[in-house]
Amino acid sequence: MARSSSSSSAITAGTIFLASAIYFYYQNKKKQSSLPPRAPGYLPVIGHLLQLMKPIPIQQLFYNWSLEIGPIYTCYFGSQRWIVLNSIETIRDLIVDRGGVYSSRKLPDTLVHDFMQGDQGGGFAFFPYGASWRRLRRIAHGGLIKSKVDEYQPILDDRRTVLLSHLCHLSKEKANYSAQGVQLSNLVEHYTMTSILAIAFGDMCNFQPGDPALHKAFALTERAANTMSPDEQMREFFPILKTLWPLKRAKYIQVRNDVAEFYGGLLDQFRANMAENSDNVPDCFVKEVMKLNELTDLQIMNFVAIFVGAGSDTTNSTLEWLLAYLANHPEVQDKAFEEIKDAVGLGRLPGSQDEPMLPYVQCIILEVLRLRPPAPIAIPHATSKDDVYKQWLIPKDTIVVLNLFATHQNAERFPNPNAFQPERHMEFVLSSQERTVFKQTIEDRPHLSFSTGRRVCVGIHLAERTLFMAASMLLASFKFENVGSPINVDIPRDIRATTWSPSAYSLRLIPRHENIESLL
Ligand code: HEM
Repeated sequence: MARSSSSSSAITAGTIFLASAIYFYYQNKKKQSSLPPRAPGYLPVIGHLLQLMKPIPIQQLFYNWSLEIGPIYTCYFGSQRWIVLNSIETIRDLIVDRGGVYSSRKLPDTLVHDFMQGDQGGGFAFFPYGASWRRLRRIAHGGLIKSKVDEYQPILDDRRTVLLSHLCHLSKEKANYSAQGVQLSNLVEHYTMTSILAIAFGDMCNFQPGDPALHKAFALTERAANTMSPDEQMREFFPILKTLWPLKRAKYIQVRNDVAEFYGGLLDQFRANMAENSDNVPDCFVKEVMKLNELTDLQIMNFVAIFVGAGSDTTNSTLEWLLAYLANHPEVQDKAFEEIKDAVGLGRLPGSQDEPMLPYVQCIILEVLRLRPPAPIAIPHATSKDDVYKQWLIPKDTIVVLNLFATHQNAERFPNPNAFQPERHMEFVLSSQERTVFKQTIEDRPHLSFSTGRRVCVGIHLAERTLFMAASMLLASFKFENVGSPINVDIPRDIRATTWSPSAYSLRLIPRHENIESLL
């Protein structure tokens, strides 16, 4: 009896699934005539889902399609329709010039409501375009503008010194002088994670590697990212699944409670430090937003959780790619070292004030961001109303994806686009220094890795400073040598990840001179 009732519910479920699949198929077919062209490899019902199984990163797949059918096209994942933009022109026309229409979001409920608690929660990175997003974004922007990052500079100086000290120890390990070499990824990850936590809460977050609090921060960030796991995506692609297999919301609520416990604990400690002697608490983001008195504790905690989520993996992967490209290009390292030696000398590390005197170091960072944009398809945008672009109708609530990676592959703008050639940005760097007003068109920029338009990365100044501080110290202090054949920079560690990093690699760290430890 039990068996027959379960088989009849399976038949009912199957029928509903099929009926809804057929419905979406005909809906899509009807609309397709007015939408941008359809990407190759479409199948009824599942759309382009099978294409995602190909063993290449999604940004490469999207770029390959753009070579076949042009810079803007439509693809389908189940019932979800995505319009993908692959060129500077389409991104400028829609994301910049029509920002009022193309700056919304349409992300899974699990992320927006269960995990981030919607409007109350402060997770503005996931908010649709509108008043709530604007208010919170303004507050975040106010605490992360360039002049604020200048105020937080002592925190970054300290974090960098700690990284250098760890590298000095590592360089003395036996493995560093053997065929085995050493891996730097943990130390780089420690630098980026503690930099963001310390920018948020000040020096009370100067956790040492191995500190359980740090492990917790990493684990929570990973669990938070999993609120958008492939299972979750499937529910978005086939909404009928939400009815057939209702979600175990408890899982998401548990992540949110654990985030609240961890960041709430830090916030309590921060308040206690402020009450004891606020002058002893260094300038940092939370101190800044508390002065405004506009955010609830929940919003402050979620701001920090978002900064860690959006800022740690991205900065980390940029530094991992940077080290890989440097190890493969000793001539680039030598040129940068000579620049630093001439402009700054070897008696101290380059500081942020030295940046204008180190254009080649700047070019190296720009070239890594161009070749390996850490978030290659950004965070998906969505339209907030119907729009007509050229001959196409782009309906309200369509997901619009910016393929930043593709814009960096344009051979007219970047001849030999896959080659690591930092000097290609020299003209841009030198001319930016001459400009008194920071005004660039989207076409002038050496890369779009921080995206553009109203949703442009709000942490851009902090990210650029964190990268410059690390890169200039690394180049001034060490030579990075391959342990055998060049590091493979073509195969990322995880092709399905939303931020991509190189596969694990080892190298050798050779101190540039005898006085490095005196810089600590
Ligand atoms: C190399 C480092 C970084 C890169 C390449 C990067 C890149 C990006 C990209 C591509 C987006 C999506 C923009 C869009 O939707 O069009 C984004 C959004 C965002 N980023 Fe970053 N990011 C970096 C570091 C940071 C840091 C350090 C923080 C904070 C401290 C941060 C905070 C955010 C936030 C909050 C958003 C959402 C903005 C919104 O929806 O209004 N990012 N970032």
